[in-house]
Amino acid sequence: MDLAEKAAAMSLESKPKNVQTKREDYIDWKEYFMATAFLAAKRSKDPSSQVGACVVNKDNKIVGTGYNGMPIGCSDEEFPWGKYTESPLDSKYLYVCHAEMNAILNKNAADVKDCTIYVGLFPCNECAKIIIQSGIKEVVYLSDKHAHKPETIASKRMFDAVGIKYWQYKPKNQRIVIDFSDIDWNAMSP
Ligand SMILES: Nc1ccn([C@H]2C[C@H](O)[C@@H](COP(=O)(O)O)O2)c(=O)n1
Ligand SMILES: [Zn+2]
Repeated sequence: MDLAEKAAAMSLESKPKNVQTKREDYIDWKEYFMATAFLAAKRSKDPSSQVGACVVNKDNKIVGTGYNGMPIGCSDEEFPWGKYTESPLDSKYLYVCHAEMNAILNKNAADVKDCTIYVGLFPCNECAKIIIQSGIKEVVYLSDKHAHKPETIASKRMFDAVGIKYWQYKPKNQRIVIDFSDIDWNAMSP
């Protein structure tokens, strides 16, 4: 063993044993915020589309979440959830509050200026107006399945006019599993 090899061996010996390194399969911020939007969507009573939204400030703090649902006080049992009805008064569309609107109104901060909104579906024109008026500066969406509809085209026209950045989130993982037994398997037993 030459001098350099001896020095290297000694430095290895002096290192503490059993040092753990950080886990590498944690979710990143964007995954966390989009997943939070999707978790909020699980609260929706809409039988056909469950949409969630999550508003995040510049410090990566969540300042509001929301999902599509009936206005407070308008019973989920009494108001309609249908889509194709003879009278528009009998379908959900005239009543339901969109996820984006709820996330913004549910804010737990003074305002949502310069925030980013994560949302499952590209915002409609009505939500686009609320997003603009609230001072949100960025929209991250997962699906743009209504891209051809006038509502979506109008939203993009408004976002472009005011310089709101919007981009599609491409998930790294199709699924993020929440397993309550992760922290303690025993806590699951009766
Ligand atoms: N960006 C969006 C788009 C739609 N929603 C809500 C509004 C309705 O509850 C539902 C759409 O119903 P569908 O026509 O797919 O049966 O999603 C929203 O909250 N945010
Ligand atoms: Zn909307």
